[in-house]
Amino acid sequence: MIGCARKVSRLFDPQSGRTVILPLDHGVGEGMLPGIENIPGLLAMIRDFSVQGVVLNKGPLRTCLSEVPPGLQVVGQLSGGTRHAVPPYARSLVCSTHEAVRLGADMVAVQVNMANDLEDRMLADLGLACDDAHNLGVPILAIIQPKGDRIVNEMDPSLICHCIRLGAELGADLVGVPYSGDAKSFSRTCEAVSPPVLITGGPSRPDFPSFLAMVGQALAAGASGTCVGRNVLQQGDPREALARLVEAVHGEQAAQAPGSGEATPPI
Ligand SMILES: O=C[C@H](O)COP(=O)(O)O
Repeated sequence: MIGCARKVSRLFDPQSGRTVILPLDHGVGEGMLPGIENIPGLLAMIRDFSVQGVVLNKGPLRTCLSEVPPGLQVVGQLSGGTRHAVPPYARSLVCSTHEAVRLGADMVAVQVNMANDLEDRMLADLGLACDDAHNLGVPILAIIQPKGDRIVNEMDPSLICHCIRLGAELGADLVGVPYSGDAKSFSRTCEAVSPPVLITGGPSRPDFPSFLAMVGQALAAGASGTCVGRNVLQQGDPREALARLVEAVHGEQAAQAPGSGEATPPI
């Protein structure tokens, strides 16, 4: 598994030791989501920033790979589900690890919504995808959140800690979860598991400064970076928002570093 660890390390900026991953995979779930319609345009925009990875579905993987800045890691999204599904938290495997790798992905991602009536299938999908990814020597990012009819508080710290632990227990190389806001339980869990923990964003919030403050608190509590899309790309000025997110994650000098996407030395 040392090969996977080396590939995971390419996702982290050598100076800050953190990562900014930009998901561009919303078209399956949301259709023509404002701010995320033009994937080639967004891939061109991120050349100017210290972004370490992008998440793409298999269609854009096939058609847009040549436009991904050199040095960026490409994460193939294996899960899909639309907001019109019944129930809307359903996710299925819609791409195999083999196909994502064949199309050029450096690693893969699976989404799991836990604590609901479809949990058994989504867990089975995650377990299978972890096995397939590791059989092919590629890392896997598990994006896990509590979501379902019986969930009272999706940010319940014990549920978020459970999501982190769940991803680690099933063998994910990276785990993405929402930040619970409870630094003590979050940091204890980050310390207890082997995979780096990334913060996911969710639907765009109106108050970007408070979103950035949340990211800062999560990083201070042990998060290793972000996997945030809508909260950046749906801001009035996405370039400015991305610059500020990069600054929050990597520090001021990296906020706007032309060509920095190409500077990450491959291992
Ligand atoms: O694959 C990851 C998700 O699409 C995250 O994106 P988001 O930050 O817009 O929730």
